[in-house]
Amino acid sequence: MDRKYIFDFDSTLTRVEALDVLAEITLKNRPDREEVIRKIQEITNLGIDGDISFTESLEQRIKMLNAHRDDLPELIRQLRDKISKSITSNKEFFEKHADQIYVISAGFKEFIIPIVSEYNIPEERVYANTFEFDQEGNIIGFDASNLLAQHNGKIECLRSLDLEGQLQVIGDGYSDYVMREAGIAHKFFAYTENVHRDKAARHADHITPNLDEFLFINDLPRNLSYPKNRIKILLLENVHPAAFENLSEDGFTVELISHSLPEAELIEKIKGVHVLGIRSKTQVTPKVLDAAKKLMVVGAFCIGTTQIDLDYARKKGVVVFNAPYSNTRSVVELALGEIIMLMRSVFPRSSEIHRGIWNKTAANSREIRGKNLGIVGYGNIGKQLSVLAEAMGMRVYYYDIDDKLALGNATRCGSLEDLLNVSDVVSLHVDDNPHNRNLIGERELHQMRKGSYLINLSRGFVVDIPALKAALESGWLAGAAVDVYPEEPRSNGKFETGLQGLENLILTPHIGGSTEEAQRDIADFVPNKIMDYINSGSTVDAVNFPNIRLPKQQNAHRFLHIHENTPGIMAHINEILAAYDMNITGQYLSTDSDVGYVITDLDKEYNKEVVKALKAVEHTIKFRVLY
Ligand SMILES: NC(=O)c1ccc[n+]([C@@H]2O[C@H](COP(=O)([O-])OP(=O)(O)OC[C@H]3O[C@@H](n4cnc5c(N)ncnc54)[C@H](O)[C@@H]3O)[C@@H](O)[C@H]2O)c1
Ligand SMILES: O=C(O)CC[C@@H](O)C(=O)O
Repeated sequence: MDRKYIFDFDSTLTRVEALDVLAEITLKNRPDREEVIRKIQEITNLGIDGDISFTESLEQRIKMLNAHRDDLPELIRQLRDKISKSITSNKEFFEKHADQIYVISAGFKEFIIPIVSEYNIPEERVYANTFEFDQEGNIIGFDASNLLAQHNGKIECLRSLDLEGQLQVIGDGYSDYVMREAGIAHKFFAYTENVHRDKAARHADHITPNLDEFLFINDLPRNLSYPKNRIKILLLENVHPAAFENLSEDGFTVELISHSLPEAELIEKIKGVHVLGIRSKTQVTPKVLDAAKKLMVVGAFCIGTTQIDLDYARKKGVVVFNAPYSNTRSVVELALGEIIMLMRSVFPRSSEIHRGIWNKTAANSREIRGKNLGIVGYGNIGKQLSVLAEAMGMRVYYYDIDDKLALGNATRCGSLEDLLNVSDVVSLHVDDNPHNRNLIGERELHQMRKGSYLINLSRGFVVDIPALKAALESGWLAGAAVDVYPEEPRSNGKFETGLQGLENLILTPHIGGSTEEAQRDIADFVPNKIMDYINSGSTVDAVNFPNIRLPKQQNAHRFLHIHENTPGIMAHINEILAAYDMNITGQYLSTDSDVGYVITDLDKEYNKEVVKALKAVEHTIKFRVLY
């Protein structure tokens, strides 16, 4: 079909309104600068939305600008850096369709032409206003006879061009829409990459959050095979708002829900979701994964991943990432604080005084200096606790099922029993492997010293709760701190545990990793992994998937193929690529016992049939054309 594409300039091809930028330049040294700029922006918006006549808006702004011809090179320099992101990444479209592209703008040719000429749009297809200068070069007005200086000038301008074919207008403002309303253009695309104007969006045939979406709808050549705004991300469990910002800024469509969802609700919700973000409460079960036909990635915004069926996810081609270190320090600081609070009996003294009892006593109050700390699980958290506790004067013992290098003066114990026998305080930091269920039961509690303390900030199921209760009630243990429970609620509210009401027992609601710092760090770490995978195919640090680190390619196509790891499958894939005469510029393969992940970079236009053929390869789990 013969089509013509009519682009607006300000806030469409560029991220800004050029006259606002000019104002920033010309008013740089004025004390009332902020106020004048605000006023100019207000007038710009009134003009764009059609609330005052365009000529009036232009006249008022030019007067306030106080600009000179010499300001224009700086304006052009700044505009070059402010081309809309998806316009820059789709330069190829402008090159290939140059003959069909027009710019109709109420801006000024003096700055539009130098910018769009770099996108292959020649001067003769730019329709815009021109400035009027006085003899000293001051900008004193504009050519008022130009159609584009007048109210609804875009309509008259487009009419006068008398173009053939289907005319599609792409712009952010109501003044772009009116060309469609007047029946001269056939379609209006409200362009919202830089600004969302309700009035334009309400009337649009399509809302297009970026050029990728526009090109996708029209099946035109584009940088991304699938626009990012079509990728839906669901973030559960109150993840830090920065995660939402990071992912939305990259162009994805993100929905936030503050709590976790039970299986049945998640099964419904996940049907159209491509990326799921969770913390420790959401169970990603086989049933959920079966319903998640579009799911590509699960991001665990925490350390633990046993809430996700990792094996099943891998078999479904769903990659899982977590944040292995972001909250390590937060857990360690809480553990240290609790060791001190327990050994000084701070909580009993505090609750007494809340009840009006003054009980100044040194009974059951000891320093941590010189005491034995036993760390079970000498991983990221265990090791960091070892260093800090030793710095505070404790003697550190540790036990781990794996061989672990002792840090500082820590002493390795050959068995859990040895560690329990020797410790004044035992702190649990084992991973969330189901084999660790009831690792500390009645027998182990009695292997601990009488009058010692237990801290559990790992997982609730690691400690047998009735046995712990009995050990505290009998006085065998002098105190404990518990942050995690075998059953935890999905959202904040009522909670019951058999441990409530016991003396010198600190209970916290799974907040070991809940600090501003940790959550902020996770909100960068996990979205970066998600974006790397979606944008480039990289699976570095995935917890359930063959790891591949990839360079981003320019001027190439990238195919991602996830398949069951069966003999001959790679040969089959490459036979298909050869049959379609594809030139492979790079191929990366990583496999584990079940799954193979191969990425192929190709250097030329491809026949769409090759995609069908690759998808049809037996044992294919997922296939994606990245760009
Ligand atoms: N309370 C919270 O908010 C919070 C925050 C972060 C992490 N965690 C939990 O803390 C735990 C530790 O986290 P990490 O980052 O240090 O994990 P990690 O994987 O780095 O370390 C765990 C260590 O435990 C060892 N281990 C496993 N089973 C063991 C056993 N039976 N006996 C002895 N050693 C054993 C492993 O070999 C490993 O060295 C995890 O369970 C994690 O989910 C809780
Ligand atoms: O913050 C959470 O929801 C979980 C914290 C912790 O248990 C983890 O696994 O990182």
